[in-house]
Amino acid sequence: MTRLLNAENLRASYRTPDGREVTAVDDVSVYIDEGEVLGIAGESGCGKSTLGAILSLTARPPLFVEGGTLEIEGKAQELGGKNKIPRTWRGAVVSMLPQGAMNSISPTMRVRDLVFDVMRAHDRGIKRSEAMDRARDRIASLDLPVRVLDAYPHQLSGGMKQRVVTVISTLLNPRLLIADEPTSALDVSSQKALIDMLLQMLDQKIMAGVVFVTHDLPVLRTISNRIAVMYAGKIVEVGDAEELTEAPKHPYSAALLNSVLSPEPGFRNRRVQGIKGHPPNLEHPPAGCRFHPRCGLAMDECFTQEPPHVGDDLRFSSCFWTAKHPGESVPLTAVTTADLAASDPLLVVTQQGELVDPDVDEPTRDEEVSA
Ligand SMILES: Nc1ncnc2c1ncn2[C@@H]1O[C@H](COP(=O)(O)OP(=O)(O)OP(=O)(O)O)[C@@H](O)[C@H]1O
Repeated sequence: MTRLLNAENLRASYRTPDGREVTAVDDVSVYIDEGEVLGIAGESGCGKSTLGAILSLTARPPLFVEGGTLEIEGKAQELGGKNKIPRTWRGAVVSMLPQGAMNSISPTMRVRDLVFDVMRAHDRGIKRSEAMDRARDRIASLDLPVRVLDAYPHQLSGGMKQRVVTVISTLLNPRLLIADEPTSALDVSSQKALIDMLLQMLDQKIMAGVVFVTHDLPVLRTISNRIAVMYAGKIVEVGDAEELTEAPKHPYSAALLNSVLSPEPGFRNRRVQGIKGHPPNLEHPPAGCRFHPRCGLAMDECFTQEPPHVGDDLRFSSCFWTAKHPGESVPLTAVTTADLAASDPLLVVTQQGELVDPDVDEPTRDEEVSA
């Protein structure tokens, strides 16, 4: 496998107007091989988008990258401080597909104007006709209707808008595409169409790798080769997508899996339990393991000491429980029962994908009518 990106010791903080500092990515290292999709999972506020911004070199104040190294196809770049990123890296080497991109575009711009703007930002001399030819060929090669070029954003469905934005973000054939929650606002069939298109683009070598950011583990399991789970600004577990979702080694990954609502085979009929509490405020993260206040398996050392890194780059979990249980995956029931407050309902996903509480009898037709 050829290494496409190697990112080491990334650290970035937001500086608030009143001078506070929130470290949203804290000493994170990840790599991605050529042809690979790396999924980044975690709840809202865990630092996924911030990591995406660092990797795509799109961090802007109030976010400041404080340090780390990015190596893409053997070319290394120090981040933070006075280090200057080569202009050519943005868009051409790494490209960002940001959350809700198409919704922030002026409604008076047609898709073709957007295409021209993106291409011209990287090549001042490009002619409109050249840019259009390139876009037309690309759109056709991905089996999309070429007439989308003449459309205004509001004339496209949500799914088509997202596919078009993806095509535009990759017109410069970036080596790496960072896609931040690209499917979260889409219905299931549009999600599938976008995922199929991304895989087709990888196949056609339009880009060489994708970092796919989402809180949606079933989506990640479908598209990713490997998954990195983030919690409170750190990566807590990395592994092969299937292995990690079937046999998580970190209690947070297990808790995330337990909070998933999905009718997919691997997830069906699990007892669904939201994770109690919230990710911490990153201005003052908890001491020791950052997940310990919410963890059903926390031990004394988790309260005070940094968890050990157990495993290798390919498969690791940063956790005392993992260290004490080599080769074992986290028992999902242990995480759930420890997390349960007496009043929390236990829910089950039925074969039809509906969420039901098995302890509550379905109301009879008569009760429904009288209620
Ligand atoms: N402008 C900001 N100023 C201060 N703190 C911020 C700012 N933007 C984000 N943060 C903090 O940085 C942390 C990480 O945010 P980030 O958006 O990267 O998380 P995320 O996992 O991508 O969540 P989401 O899925 O909601 O985007 C959060 O704790 C958040 O409160």
